[in-house]
Amino acid sequence: MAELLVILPTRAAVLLLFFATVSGSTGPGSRESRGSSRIPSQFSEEERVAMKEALKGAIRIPTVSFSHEESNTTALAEFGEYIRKAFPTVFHSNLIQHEVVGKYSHLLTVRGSDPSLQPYMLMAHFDVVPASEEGWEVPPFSGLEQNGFIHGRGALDNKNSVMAVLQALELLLIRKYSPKRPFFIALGHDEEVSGTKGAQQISALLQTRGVQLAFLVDEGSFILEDFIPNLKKPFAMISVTEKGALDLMLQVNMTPGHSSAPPKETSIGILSAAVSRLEQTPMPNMFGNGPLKKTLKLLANEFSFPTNIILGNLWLFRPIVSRVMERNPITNALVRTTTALTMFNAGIKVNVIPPLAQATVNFRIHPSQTVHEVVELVQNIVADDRVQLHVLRSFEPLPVSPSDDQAMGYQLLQQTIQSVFPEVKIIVPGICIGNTDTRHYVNLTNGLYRFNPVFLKPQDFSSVHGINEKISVESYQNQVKFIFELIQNADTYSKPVPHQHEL
Ligand SMILES: CCCCCCCC/C=C\CCCCCCCC(=O)N[C@@H](CC(C)C)C(=O)O
Ligand SMILES: [Zn+2]
Ligand SMILES: [Zn+2]
Repeated sequence: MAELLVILPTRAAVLLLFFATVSGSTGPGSRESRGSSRIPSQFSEEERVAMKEALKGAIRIPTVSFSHEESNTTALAEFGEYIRKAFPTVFHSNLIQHEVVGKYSHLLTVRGSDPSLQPYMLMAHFDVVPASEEGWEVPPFSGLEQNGFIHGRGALDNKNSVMAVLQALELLLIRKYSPKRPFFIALGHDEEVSGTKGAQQISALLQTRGVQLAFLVDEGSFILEDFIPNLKKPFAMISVTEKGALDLMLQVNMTPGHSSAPPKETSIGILSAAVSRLEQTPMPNMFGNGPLKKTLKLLANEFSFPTNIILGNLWLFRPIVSRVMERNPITNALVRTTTALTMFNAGIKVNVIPPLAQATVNFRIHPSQTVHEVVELVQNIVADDRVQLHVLRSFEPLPVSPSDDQAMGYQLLQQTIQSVFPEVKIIVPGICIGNTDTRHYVNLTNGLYRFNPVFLKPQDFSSVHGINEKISVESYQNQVKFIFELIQNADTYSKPVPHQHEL
């Protein structure tokens, strides 16, 4: 920390100088560069091959986060070397300042030719969850291509995004594109274990520099297919909020003794009953609050009779819809705070009355509840003073980012989806049921959007953190195309004139 404070003023000065020296530079930003004229997103066969080979190489580096304390630091460092070699134009451009933050994360500051425009940020992470070879069709760190798919841990979560962002920028710079609007690229190395060393440090650094972002884009949602029965068409869901989280440890202490003369209840029995009550008593259904109403209203027109009428008239059919949503684990997660019993430890020997029993419960908090409210609900459900509650970690749900026609980030994503994926006719705001690094950036912008331009089916969702994670070569190339277009769209964006309301 002390080191950070000492170097910050120097870095801030370098950055100011960097933003102030737009004219007179050489290379891609020089006078002979193409400026901000539109460059078509067409790539040669050679470039397409290079793109997919670069992603395969990234997957082969086992950048595993095992826990807060343990990660493969050799691989994290190797990944840093790898991206420098894979994208030489990016890392040698004098339009771009590259900094390593928190030892392994990367922050790229891309100068815009018009520094008066507010910058935005593209985010992704390159650490991955562990993967043993069991159950995989190909080894998880092989990056093998089979039947048009690139296989491996990180193919969807989230090396695809890291590589696509850098790849798109590399291709733009090779074509002498000079961005007009400044932007940042933040690549985290510890998202899978909370992002405190990567994203949180990058955010702190940007805050000391007084940066305010127009918006940011991170992982957390997709173009969804087959997630809703009777809705055959794919729809793009841009998550505008994210659930909060609470890890609660429940603990019961008892005096140990000989198992031949057991007490009426043991710590294990008391704790089991408590966690069972929690599992059997779901948190209240919060359907009707938050952005889900708008999501369903926009989806309503895509259904046939009578679903279209039901979803279009939630004022009347709310109880039915909320009950239907409870039936499936994913839609259930959208309507309430979820309760997952994830760890249970107790007992030391078969003939000893257990002194201590501990269970950990992972709650994902609905955007219209708070950590405090959930802890109170838990106390009431457990209703046993012998069970102690310890908050291990918690954070509130994230604010809801705007999705109206004045919301630049949302509109740019929408516009880019429409041009790159013309077959996707439905675009809706949504809730991210998992957590992302975006929560570390709430002080920098109110435009936090989570969207990966990749088609996802329920079975693909299971492969994320599961087995046989893969991305099709075509999907990955479209992801590069999407970023290539998004960067250019950000340079030509102009806010629509607000509607005049009659008095
Ligand atoms: C009516 C609409 C249907 C909506 C269906 C929604 C389908 C869900 C699709 C995608 C959700 C992806 C969520 C991915 C983000 C999760 C990343 C992650 O695992 N983060 C960790 C972070 C933790 C701090 C370590 C987590 O546990 O959440
Ligand atoms: Zn992820
Ligand atoms: Zn993940």
